[in-house]
Amino acid sequence: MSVSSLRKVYKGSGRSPEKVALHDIDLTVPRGSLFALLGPNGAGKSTLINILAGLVRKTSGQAAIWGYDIDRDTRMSRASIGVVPQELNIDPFFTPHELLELQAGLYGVPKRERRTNEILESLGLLDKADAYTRTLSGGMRRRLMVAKAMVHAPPILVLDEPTAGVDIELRQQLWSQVRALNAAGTTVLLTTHYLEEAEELCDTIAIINYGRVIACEPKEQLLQRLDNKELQVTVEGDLRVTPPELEAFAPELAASNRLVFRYKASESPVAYILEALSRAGLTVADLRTEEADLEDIFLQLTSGAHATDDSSGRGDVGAVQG
Ligand SMILES: Nc1ncnc2c1ncn2[C@@H]1O[C@H](COP(=O)(O)OP(=O)(O)OP(=O)(O)O)[C@@H](O)[C@H]1O
Repeated sequence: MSVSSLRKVYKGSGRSPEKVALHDIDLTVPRGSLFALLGPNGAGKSTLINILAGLVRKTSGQAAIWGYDIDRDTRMSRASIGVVPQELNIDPFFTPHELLELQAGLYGVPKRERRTNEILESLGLLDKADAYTRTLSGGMRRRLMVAKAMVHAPPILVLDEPTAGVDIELRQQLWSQVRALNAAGTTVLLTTHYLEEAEELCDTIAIINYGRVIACEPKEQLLQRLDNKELQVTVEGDLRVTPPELEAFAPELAASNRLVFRYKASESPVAYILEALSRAGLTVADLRTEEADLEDIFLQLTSGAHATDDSSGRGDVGAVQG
């Protein structure tokens, strides 16, 4: 799936000014990936996926799904994508089986090609196939939404904030279903404002902020961008000043028995630090290292963007949770 120079301007009305939700963005979601579109509220994530889903009209630029241009090959591009919206809008008086059959009908899937039971099974819902939807738990309803998006066997599944407001246990459950769908060959694009979700679940991460893509790369590569590491050393006894043997490493004396060394991971100085500690006659009681995580990267990439680019007052970077 790819977009290029994709722009969306929402027209102003009354006293609200027009809003540029996407500033000519370029983005490619590789086939087979489990891709996170990460960004704070108001960043433009829903706008982007609603354009792909055919629910919002782009202002300019191109978008292609599974290689099909959304303007020229509308039918094929729609057939190639399944979208799971944020809201749980399921008719409570149908059973899961009936709902999937109805949805398949809407997509024109011939009866003999329908895979209703197979889909219900893959999402752990087969034993609820004939239960009224109103009797299903919140987690089951979420999975039913995913099942609905799969009836026309789209190669790409898009999930808009799949775990917003979902409890931790349910989140884990949903993650493993999404992983399984991806392992079975479905390309998955999900939007999230949970850093943890992108870090745990996805192999590729794009960060979007104020309608601009500010990073897009494999997760490991993104995490390596910040080369910073930290070594915290707790020593036996009390220190009043940094011993001269350690000065070259410029540690912070964080407590009377704790030194914090900050260094570039690529420089691997730990052996030298330990040697210097021993030369200084210090006995190490405890050691801990910390690496930069996605939150550090996110903050580094988004810092400064706030004042210059937002006219809506939304999109608070602080809304991102680690
Ligand atoms: N129909 C609309 N009319 C005017 N402005 C809109 C409309 N929909 C969205 N916007 C604005 O466009 C910007 C991007 O919104 P969008 O919903 O795409 O962000 P998001 O990243 O999906 O955020 P959220 O997580 O809150 O859904 C926001 O500033 C939003 O206020």
